[in-house]
Amino acid sequence: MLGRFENPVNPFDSNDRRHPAQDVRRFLLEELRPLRPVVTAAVATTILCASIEVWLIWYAGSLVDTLAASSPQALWAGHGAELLAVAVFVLLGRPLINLGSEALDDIAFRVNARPLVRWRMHRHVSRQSVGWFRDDLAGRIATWVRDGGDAASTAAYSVIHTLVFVVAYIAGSVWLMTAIDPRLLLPLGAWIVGYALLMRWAVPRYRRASERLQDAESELTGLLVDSYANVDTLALLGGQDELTEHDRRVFAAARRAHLGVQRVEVTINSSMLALGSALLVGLVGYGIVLWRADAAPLGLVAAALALSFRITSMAEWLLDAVSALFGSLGVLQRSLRTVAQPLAVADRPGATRLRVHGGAIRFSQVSHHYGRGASGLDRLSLDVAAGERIGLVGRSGAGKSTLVGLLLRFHDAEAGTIAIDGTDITDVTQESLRDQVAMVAQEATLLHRSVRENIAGPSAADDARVEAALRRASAGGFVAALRDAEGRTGLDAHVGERGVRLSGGQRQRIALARAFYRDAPILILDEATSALDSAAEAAIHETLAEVMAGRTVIAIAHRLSTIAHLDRIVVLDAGRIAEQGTHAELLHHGGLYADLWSRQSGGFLGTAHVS
Ligand SMILES: Nc1ncnc2c1ncn2[C@@H]1O[C@H](COP(=O)(O)OP(=O)(O)OP(=O)(O)O)[C@@H](O)[C@H]1O
Repeated sequence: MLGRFENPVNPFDSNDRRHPAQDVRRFLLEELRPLRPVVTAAVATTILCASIEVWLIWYAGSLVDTLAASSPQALWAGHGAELLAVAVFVLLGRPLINLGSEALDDIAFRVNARPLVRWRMHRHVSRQSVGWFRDDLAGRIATWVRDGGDAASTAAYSVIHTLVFVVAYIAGSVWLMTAIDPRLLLPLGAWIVGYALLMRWAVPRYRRASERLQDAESELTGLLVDSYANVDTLALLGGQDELTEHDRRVFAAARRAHLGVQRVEVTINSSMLALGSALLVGLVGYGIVLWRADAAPLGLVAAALALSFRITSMAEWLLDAVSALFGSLGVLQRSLRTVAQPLAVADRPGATRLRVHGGAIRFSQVSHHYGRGASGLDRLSLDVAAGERIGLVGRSGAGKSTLVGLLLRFHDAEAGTIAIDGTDITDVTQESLRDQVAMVAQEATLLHRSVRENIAGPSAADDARVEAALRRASAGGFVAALRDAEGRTGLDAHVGERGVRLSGGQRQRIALARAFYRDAPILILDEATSALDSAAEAAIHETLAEVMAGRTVIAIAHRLSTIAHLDRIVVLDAGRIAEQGTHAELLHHGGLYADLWSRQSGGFLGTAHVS
C-alpha cells in the first residue's frame, strides 16, 4: 500500500538549465514545485489530524460530563450508539488517517524532496567552469550539495509536518476554549505571547549558530578530503606536529560552533519547560476556580488538564521543529551562496556549435588576471595558423596554462577575444568547443570509472576505436592486463580515485589515448609526455608526430627538447609574448629562449636533445 506514496515524481528527471534562485524562499518554492500536489494533500491531512486530536479532547471533557450526569443503567440506552461509533472511529478511522498523513509527509515528500534538490544542485554545480572549481575545495562544495538538499527537505518538512499541525491544533484549542468558556483564553493567550517572545529571541540566535556550525563542518570536510586525497603530499611535507596543530584548530572550531548551537538549545528547552508549567498551572488552576464558583462543569477541568499537557508536550515538539526549520534555512542559505552562484562561464543564449575547417586560432588583446589586476595574461595577441604546430615555453608562472585554459574556456577572458576559424569561442557551446579541442595535461588525472569511460566519455563507446586509440598511445598492453578489486578487467576495469591505481606514465598514456580517440582538429599538449620513461616517450613521440600532422597544435613544454622541432616557438614572459620564431631563429636571437636552452642543454638537463 505504501508503494503508492513512494514515487509521486522522478527526482532525477530534471535537466533544468535555469540558474537556481539564491533566495531561500524562492528556491524552495521553485525547486519543490513538482511535489506541490503531495504538499497540498499532506497539509490537508495534517489539518485533519490536528482537528481530530482537538475534537478528541473536547469529546473526553464532554464524556466526563455525560458520565457525571447519567446513571450507569441509562448510559447504554442514551449514549451506547454514540460511544460505539466513537470507539470504531478511534480504533480504525484515526489510525488510517494518520497513516495517510505520515505516508504523505515521510515517504512521498521527504524521500523525494531531498534527492530532487540534491540532483538539481549537482546538475547546476557540474556545469560550473573548471576555473570556478579551482577557487574552492572540492570537499566543501560536495558538502554544500549534500547538505543543501537535506536542509531544503528538512525545512519544508518542518513546515508541512509540524508547523501546520501545531498551528491547526492551537487554533482548534482556541476555538474549543472559546466554546467552553472564553475566560480560559487568558492563560492560553499569555502562554502564546510568552512562546512568541521566546521564539523571537531564540530563532535568530539558533539560525546564526547553525550557520556557523555548518561553515565549520564544511571546513572540516574540506580539510579531511584534501588531506586524504593528497596523503602523499602530506607525507612529503613532513612537520607532522605543525600539520596536526592546523588540523586540531579546524576540529576545535567545529566543536566551538557545535557548542554555540547546544547553548541556544539548552536555553530554549529550559525556558520552554518553565512556560509549559505556567500554562499547566494557569489553565487547570483557572478551571478549578471556575468549577468551584459553579461557573464551569467538571468536564471543563478535565479538558483543560488534557489540553495543557498536550500543548506543553507539543510546544517542545514545535520548538524542535522551529529549530530544525530555522537551522535548515540557515544551512540552505549558506549552501545556496556557493551552489546557486551563476555559472562562471555560461553558454550564450542561442550559442551555436563550433564548426572547425582548418583550426586557425586567434588571440586578440587577451587579458586575464584572475580578478586580481596582475599576473595571468596581459593584452596578449597571437595568431596560430590552421595546421600550425607551436610550442609554448616560458618560466613558471609566465601564463602558459592560463592561455590554454582560456582557449578551453575554463575561464572567460577578462578582456579581448579568442576566435577559432573566425568564430569567437564565446559564441559557441562549450561542449562543441571541447569536442574540437583535445587536451593532454601534465597532471593526467582520471575519473574513478572504467578505462573505456575515461577514454570515450560517458556516451556509448566504440570499443574498436577505443582499442585503436590505446594502441596508438602504447597503452594496449597494460590495459589488457588490468584487473580491479571487483574483478573487472581490461576496458571495464575501474582505475581508482583520480587514477591512483595506475602509474603516472600509465595515466598519461590513457590521457593520450583519450586525445587520439577524440580525433579533434586542435590538440593541446601540456608536457604530454613528461611522466613517461624514455623508451615509452620515444614510442609516443613517433605517434605524436603522426597525430599532430594536419592538426593545429599548441604544446606547452618545460623540457625545450620536446618542442624544439615544432613550426614555431612562442616564448611567454609575465603574461606577454617575449619572443617567437623557430628554434634556430630564437637561438640566433640570443634572448630568453636561448638563455633557457643553454641552461637545459648546458648540464642542467644534460640529456636534452632536439628530436
Ligand atoms: N586559479 C588561479 N587564481 C589566481 N591566480 C592564478 C590562478 N591560476 C594561475 N594563476 C596565476 O597566474 C599566473 C600564470 O599562471 P599559469 O599557471 O598560467 O603559469 P604557467 O606559465 O602555466 O606556469 P607553470 O609553467 O608553472 O605551469 C601565475 O602568477 C599564477 O599565480
